[in-house]
Amino acid sequence: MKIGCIQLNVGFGKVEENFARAEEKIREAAKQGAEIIVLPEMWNTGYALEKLSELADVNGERSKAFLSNLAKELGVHIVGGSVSTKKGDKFYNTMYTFDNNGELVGEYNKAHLFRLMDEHLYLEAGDEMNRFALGDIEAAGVICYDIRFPEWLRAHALDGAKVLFVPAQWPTPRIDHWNTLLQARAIENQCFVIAVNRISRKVENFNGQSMIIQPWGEVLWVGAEDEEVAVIDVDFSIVDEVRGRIPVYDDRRPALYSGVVTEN
Ligand SMILES: NC(=O)CCC(=O)C(=O)O
Repeated sequence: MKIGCIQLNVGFGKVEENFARAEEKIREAAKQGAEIIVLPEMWNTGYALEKLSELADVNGERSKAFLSNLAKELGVHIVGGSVSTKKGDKFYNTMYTFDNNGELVGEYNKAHLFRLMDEHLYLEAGDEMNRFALGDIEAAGVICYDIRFPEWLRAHALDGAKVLFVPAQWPTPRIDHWNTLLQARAIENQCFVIAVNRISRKVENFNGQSMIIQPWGEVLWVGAEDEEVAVIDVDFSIVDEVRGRIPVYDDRRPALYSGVVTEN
């Protein structure tokens, strides 16, 4: 299966520019043969949180129509990164996923809000999981900071996900955490992790390094430190073989773990 990862250079608050750029890159990935295309986090507005009342996509209508139409026209699955949305009087960081018929298969509001980037001051957290299938591929999607919560990704893996998609805006100063956490999530859940970070060349400090990690922990691909459309071949069938090699799911002892979890 060919995965198209789009390391987009997201313009701060530049919605029109971002839509045009995303469309150009999605078309480019499809032209290169991508069957699943993945975008980064908050690609419509960037982190222009103070301007959300002006810029956020009301009920995600524009983003949904955009992603659905392209998925259908190009015959590709699109894991639509995430976009800032307004639902009722609240704002969210929302991930939409469309299959290659243009059908919405996943809608997810980021569950863990990242205080260092002020998300908690502007956004509402979601509390639903994000499990979906793309054809016969059992998958799930979480967003950026969510990867610091292993129990959240484990919940999706226990629910059957074999591929975890992670759109992100992960800044350069913590890129070592990004590398390590993504690899850990792949190894512990024995699943593919496909993580797409944004890029920026100006004030904001994002250097890409998107990653595809295999269920045994091998890094299959790392993105360049520049805007990039990369199409990478992956073999999802190895998940079952890896899970058979070390039967972590059979060896889990959930009865032990519930006793050690403490509330703060
Ligand atoms: N956009 C995000 O959620 C950033 C998360 C991050 O940078 C981290 O260190 O965690």
